[in-house]
Amino acid sequence: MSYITMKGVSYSYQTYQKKSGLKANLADLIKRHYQSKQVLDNISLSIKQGEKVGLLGPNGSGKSTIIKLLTGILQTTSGTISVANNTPDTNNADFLAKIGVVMGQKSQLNWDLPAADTFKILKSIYKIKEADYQKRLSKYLSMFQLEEVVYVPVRKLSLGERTKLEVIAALLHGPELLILDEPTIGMDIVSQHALHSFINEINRLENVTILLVSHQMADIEAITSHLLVLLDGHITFDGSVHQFIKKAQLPKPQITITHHTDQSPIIAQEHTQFKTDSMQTTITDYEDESTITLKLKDIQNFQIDNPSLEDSLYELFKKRKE
Ligand SMILES: Nc1ncnc2c1ncn2[C@@H]1O[C@H](COP(=O)(O)OP(=O)(O)OP(=O)(O)O)[C@@H](O)[C@H]1O
Repeated sequence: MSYITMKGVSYSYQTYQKKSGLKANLADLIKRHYQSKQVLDNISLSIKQGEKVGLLGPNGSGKSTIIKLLTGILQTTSGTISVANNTPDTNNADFLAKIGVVMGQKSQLNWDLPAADTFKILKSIYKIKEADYQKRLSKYLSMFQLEEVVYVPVRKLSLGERTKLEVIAALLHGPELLILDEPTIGMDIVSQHALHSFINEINRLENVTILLVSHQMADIEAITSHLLVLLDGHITFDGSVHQFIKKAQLPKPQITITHHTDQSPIIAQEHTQFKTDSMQTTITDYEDESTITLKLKDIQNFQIDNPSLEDSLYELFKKRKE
């Protein structure tokens, strides 16, 4: 059964066109000119409970707008949205209790207070039971190894520590859905890995549905299994990462063999083309039924370069700009 459903959703922003010059400013006071900009056009999608979904798209494609619609900050121009059997609404406390949001660019932790103090405020806002609060807090702090830094004012912490505490803040009330918008911006690779494992673990242990928006392919590849690609206000792809790479029809994986001598280690081949240059042989073309027989003793290294998610996205976004 679907946990998040968007049916025929469109969204347009209304922007006020301010002209320059005194005369135009005075005219604006009498009659304002608005322009409508359609950002989402007839979007339909479905996400199951417990899924880990990545939302990808170039800058300005409408990812944050989708998140604002799913959390009830914005209302659709047309179409319907259901999240956990609710129409998203920021005035509905029961709905808000079901979601947790982490915005990489915005903080819900008070800069001057230790995170422990903000957590107590959140406990009271969300009316979290003492036992649940203590259980979740100690579990999450220990998973991230943040037991000590939680008592240090947030402004003194590293970006990685702050982001991890932001994720804990979003999970303290036990949401069913965790939305992460660019969570790893500026984080080093060790902190990124810690965040990936934490999110995967929370999903595995508590079946929290994950919706991740990120330009970092490492985040998408480490966390998500279901990919949505947004382009020019439309969902242009809805499926697995593997299917997306396959659909992009990139060149075949390149196979390179490095050998100990100038002599190629290929002793037999069928339906294959290759070239040998000094101590390296590259398979330049092959079919599904191609075979090669290699003299293993002569091989120093055998490398297969598969097309990556990043390559596939680059091809898609590049075509759009052309
Ligand atoms: N409040 C607003 N008023 C008018 N236009 C807006 C408003 N907010 C966003 N837009 C426009 O809507 C489009 C989509 O913006 P949105 O922030 O959803 O994109 P995004 O995919 O999240 O981009 P990014 O990857 O850069 O964060 C952009 O062209 C943006 O200029």
